[in-house]
Amino acid sequence: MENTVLIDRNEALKRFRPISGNSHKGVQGHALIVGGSYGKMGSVCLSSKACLKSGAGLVTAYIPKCGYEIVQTALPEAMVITDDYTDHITAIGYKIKVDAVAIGMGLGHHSDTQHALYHFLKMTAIPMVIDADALNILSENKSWFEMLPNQAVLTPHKKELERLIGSWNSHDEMIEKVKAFSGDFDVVVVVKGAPTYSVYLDSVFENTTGNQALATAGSGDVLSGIIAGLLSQGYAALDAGVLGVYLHGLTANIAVPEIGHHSFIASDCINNLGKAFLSLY
Ligand SMILES: NC(=O)C1=CN([C@@H]2O[C@H](COP(=O)(O)OP(=O)(O)OC[C@H]3O[C@@H](n4cnc5c(N)ncnc54)[C@H](OP(=O)(O)O)[C@@H]3O)[C@@H](O)[C@H]2O)[C@@H](O)CC1
Ligand SMILES: Nc1ncnc2c1ncn2[C@@H]1O[C@H](COP(=O)(O)OP(=O)(O)O)[C@@H](O)[C@H]1O
Ligand SMILES: [Mg+2]
Repeated sequence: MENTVLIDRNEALKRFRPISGNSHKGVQGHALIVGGSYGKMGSVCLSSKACLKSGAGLVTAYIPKCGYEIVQTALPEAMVITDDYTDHITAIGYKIKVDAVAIGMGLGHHSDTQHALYHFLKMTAIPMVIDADALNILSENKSWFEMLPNQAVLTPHKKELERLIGSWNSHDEMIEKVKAFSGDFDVVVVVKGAPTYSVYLDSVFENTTGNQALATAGSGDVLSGIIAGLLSQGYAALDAGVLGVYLHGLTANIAVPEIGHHSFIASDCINNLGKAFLSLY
């Protein structure tokens, strides 16, 4: 499509910033990962770990009580704040200062959780990744789009996108609808698929990394954590989206010669993030 920028290594390099030698965790950014519900706590573990492995200095997971031991055990590097309720999130309150948020992974769509998302969006204007069930809740409450923070990064797969903007008849029509949505609400839309397109206003960026190994549970949860990690370090929303998608895809390109398409799982995506970052030096 005309005016689409292909995101290859050169384009990724234009956006990538190495970490300076005198950095410390306090300046690397604090990311909050909000998600999880009974049976879906793995999504928060994956997202939080990917966020830490993308350079965030601190990561706190905001989760329902049932996930406390799960997240603390799976990921000792992360801190945890629990909701008052056991199985799902009912209010999103915290006293810490955070630099970026990723919200929605495994969240579910209980009416209490919808209420919590409403108040969170109303009160929160920091860099934000909105994924999975947070997108689905927004789709059920389209008047809430107005509350989206400027330059929030939305990461829908095609079904989630259809719930947000309605259906399309061709690829070009989909892109035009996404551009219009981005302009209406000043958001970056990462349309996940093969390939993934990142859209902001009239600009479209087509990713060149990734393969079918990523067609596995939780790989999108990993992507939202990577983007939140970059946002927490001060990357601009579009750069975080474009670079995050590039690195996420690259993990699969790196891993597949050794592990193959069938056996790659979302944790392998995380395990290869280090090599993906190193390829940019
Ligand atoms: N370990 C954990 O804790 C995990 C927790 N997870 C959490 O689970 C929650 C539900 O997330 P979800 O994406 O599975 O549900 P949902 O939005 O209804 O989509 C399902 C339907 O949409 C379609 N579809 C899906 N992908 C598509 C694509 N790429 N391209 C096109 N279509 C696609 C497909 O529909 P079909 O094509 O069959 O019509 C499919 O049936 C969410 O909170 C997530 O974070 C998961 O991340 C897994 C690991
Ligand atoms: N065939 C494929 N080729 C390239 N990337 C893919 C392919 N299938 C899935 N992906 C990527 O994997 C991720 C899947 O995200 P998502 O559907 O949200 O998964 P989940 O909700 O299980 O975490 C997206 O980044 C998508 O682009
Ligand atoms: Mg998903």
